[in-house]
Amino acid sequence: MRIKVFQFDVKDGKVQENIKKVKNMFDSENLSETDAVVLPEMWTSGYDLPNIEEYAERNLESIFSIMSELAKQNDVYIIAGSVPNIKEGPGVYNTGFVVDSKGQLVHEYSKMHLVPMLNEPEYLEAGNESAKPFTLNGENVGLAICYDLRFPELFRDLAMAGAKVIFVVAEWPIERTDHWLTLLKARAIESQCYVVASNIVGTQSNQTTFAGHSIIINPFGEVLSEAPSDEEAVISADLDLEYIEKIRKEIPIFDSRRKDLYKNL
Ligand SMILES: O=C(O)CCC(=O)C(=O)O
Repeated sequence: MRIKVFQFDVKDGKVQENIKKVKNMFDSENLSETDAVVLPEMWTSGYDLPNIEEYAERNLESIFSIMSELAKQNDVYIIAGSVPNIKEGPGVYNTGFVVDSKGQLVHEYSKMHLVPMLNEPEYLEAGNESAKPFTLNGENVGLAICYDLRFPELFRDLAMAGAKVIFVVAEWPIERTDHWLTLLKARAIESQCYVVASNIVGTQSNQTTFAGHSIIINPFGEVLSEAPSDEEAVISADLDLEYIEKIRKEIPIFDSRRKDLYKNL
């Protein structure tokens, strides 16, 4: 499975500019051998939360059509990061979605853990549905959004449901770069699956600078590809999904678990 991860500077409040940037990135990349392209979190609007309703999609409508066209034109899946999205009823969700290479919506997930450090609970609604795997060219994979990375339960849940690759889409701040890299590696090692993460770069109006370091990590915790902290970049890797079984045989943590003794989970 060949994956490309887009890392770029998201301009908060500049939806059209951000969409244009992503279209240009698709135009400049040769995607003929690529299975999926990964975009970051809240990449249309950035973190202009006080005005987030203004930028929000209505059931993903317009951004879905744009992603659908790009997916068909390039014959790739798009893990389309996340965008602000109004569903039924009031409130804006941080909704991730995935479009297959025929342009169909194959997965939707609204961030279940809202991040207090960026005031998300004040402005956004938390998703209330479990993160379920979806299929990418016949393989089970999963999606998590930024602060979700701090919750190993979610990753274990996806891995136990069969996810072989977990995509993490993020706007992770630079001051916690160390947590970003450490937790991504830990999630790959403990879930024994590939972790593919897209983050952004640049500084937004709330004075938050973002960490970059988009990264692709294998089930042994080795880095296959990593972007710099302060530059736009496209990284890629070929994921050998059979390697997962090899690692799970060598270090059989799923067989060694003692569910009977974990009383507080
Ligand atoms: O957990 C963190 O340190 C950052 C989380 C975050 O930036 C987000 O969820 O958007």
